[in-house]
Amino acid sequence: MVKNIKKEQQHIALQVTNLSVGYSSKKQQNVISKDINFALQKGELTAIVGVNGIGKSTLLRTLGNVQPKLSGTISIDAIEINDYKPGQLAAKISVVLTEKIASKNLTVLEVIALGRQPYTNWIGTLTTTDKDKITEAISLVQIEELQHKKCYELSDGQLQKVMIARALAQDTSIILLDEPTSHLDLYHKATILKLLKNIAHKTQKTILFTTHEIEVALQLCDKILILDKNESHFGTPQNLIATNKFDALFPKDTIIFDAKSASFKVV
Ligand SMILES: Nc1ncnc2c1ncn2[C@@H]1O[C@H](COP(=O)(O)OP(=O)(O)OP(=O)(O)O)[C@@H](O)[C@H]1O
Repeated sequence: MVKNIKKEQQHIALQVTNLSVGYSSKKQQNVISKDINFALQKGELTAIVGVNGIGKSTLLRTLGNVQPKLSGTISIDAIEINDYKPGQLAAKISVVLTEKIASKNLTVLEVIALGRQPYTNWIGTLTTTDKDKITEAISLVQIEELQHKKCYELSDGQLQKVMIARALAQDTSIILLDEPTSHLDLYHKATILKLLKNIAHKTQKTILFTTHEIEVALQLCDKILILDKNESHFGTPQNLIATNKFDALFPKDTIIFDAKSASFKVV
């Protein structure tokens, strides 16, 4: 038993303990979600789910060090994120946020090459290793035929893939994505999530993303974090279903969770 626990700890990529996230001004602190605890293993795909405005994006941005935490600890490979230098952190964790690409005038290849910025010199010269990582990322996401197109020529789904490829080119052990499947139809949602799962399992990267697609996440993710204001729940889909953790997600007079089919029904 002790041996197993030690083995699990060795494989922890990201650990979150008693974390509170939110916004603070000089006058007051606005806690959005507190007492968040979970540990992500290497090679796992995890979804953060929860109702609108509960703090999924706030949590993701906090984990990616885009905004400060209010309290608690976030550790990557057993080291507190505040103890990393910015360059070191960029080589450990990549963040794909919902904002659209700043310049759609760039080609797909140029956008993906930006993922190599933490490693290149100040004029951004790409080494053979950089070029290999870019080619590998393009091949993993299977967008070879898009690489010379301008980003404004792409559909939303194709753009989502490009952003995933950019994070892969950054070659970090942890990838955080904010709603990578928003605006996509069910087929493309499932395709992107299957792709993320394959990448996590094949490359041993730890991938964490926010989503409203709970039913798809239940089918494809290794773990799920159900975010709530005061008490969040983390575990395998099977465990969370068996312990009725989805029952209280939405008001029962409108939506109930059917454990048998692992799906939500409108009352
Ligand atoms: N920059 C900000 N300053 C202050 N409050 C903010 C800021 N950004 C978001 N919030 C607030 O934080 C809360 C959580 O927002 P967040 O976007 O993290 O939720 P979410 O779960 O991702 O929502 P959704 O599912 O609708 O995308 C909301 O009440 C929102 O108004």
